[in-house]
Amino acid sequence: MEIGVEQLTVVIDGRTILNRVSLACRPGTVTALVGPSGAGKTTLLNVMGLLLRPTAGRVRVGGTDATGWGSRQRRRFWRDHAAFILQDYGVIEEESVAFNVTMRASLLRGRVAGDPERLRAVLAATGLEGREREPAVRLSGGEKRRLGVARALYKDARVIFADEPTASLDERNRARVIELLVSLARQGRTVVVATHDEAMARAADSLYALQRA
Ligand SMILES: Nc1ncnc2c1ncn2[C@@H]1O[C@H](COP(=O)(O)OP(=O)(O)OP(=O)(O)O)[C@@H](O)[C@H]1O
Repeated sequence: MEIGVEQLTVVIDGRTILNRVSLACRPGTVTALVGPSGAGKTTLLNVMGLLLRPTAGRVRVGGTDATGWGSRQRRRFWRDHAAFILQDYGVIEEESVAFNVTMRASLLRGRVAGDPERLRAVLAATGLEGREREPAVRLSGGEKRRLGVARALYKDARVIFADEPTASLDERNRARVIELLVSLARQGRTVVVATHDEAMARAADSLYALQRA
């Protein structure tokens, strides 16, 4: 599923954060959004994930103009097609690792649900094996980040939006997360990453450099 923006402008409180940005993120590739702190990487990622409405310009999802989508259409996109790895982790701290990974199924049932085999596989892939029952609050920052990656892997989404997915990780886990994101792209998914990490940027198929406005 291709995610594209055309002539995208975002103005917040009278300040232009993004000015006529156009880019297309294609299935089967990793696109890295790079640039200095405050350049608007997170803002662009949020607009592409339909979390934030642009001031002007268009957002395209799979060739359809999604700029004017209402909450029903956006919710359907988030539910069925998108996975987010967020900078503030986006975990429910009082719930277990297993609950957080299988979030959707577990929220629906009010207890840990989903496919245990798949859960084990994604925890192994993210170095969280054996941690299923631990409350997320007990994880370190880097472990929470990997939990976010595990959740995105578990969801099997067509589009993955990742905001600084390798921040606060040690070398080994950083390499592991980069490899996982690249392999998700190789499976035909669209991966969009906002990053300061040079190794992450080098692993991407295309780079989009933002400047501070
Ligand atoms: N909701 C908001 N209200 C006011 N200003 C905002 C808001 N969201 C973003 N900004 C401003 O927009 C600019 C870009 O922020 P953004 O987080 O997108 O940058 P970034 O490139 O991701 O930065 P970093 O690398 O530090 O995460 C910043 O100057 C920020 O202060």
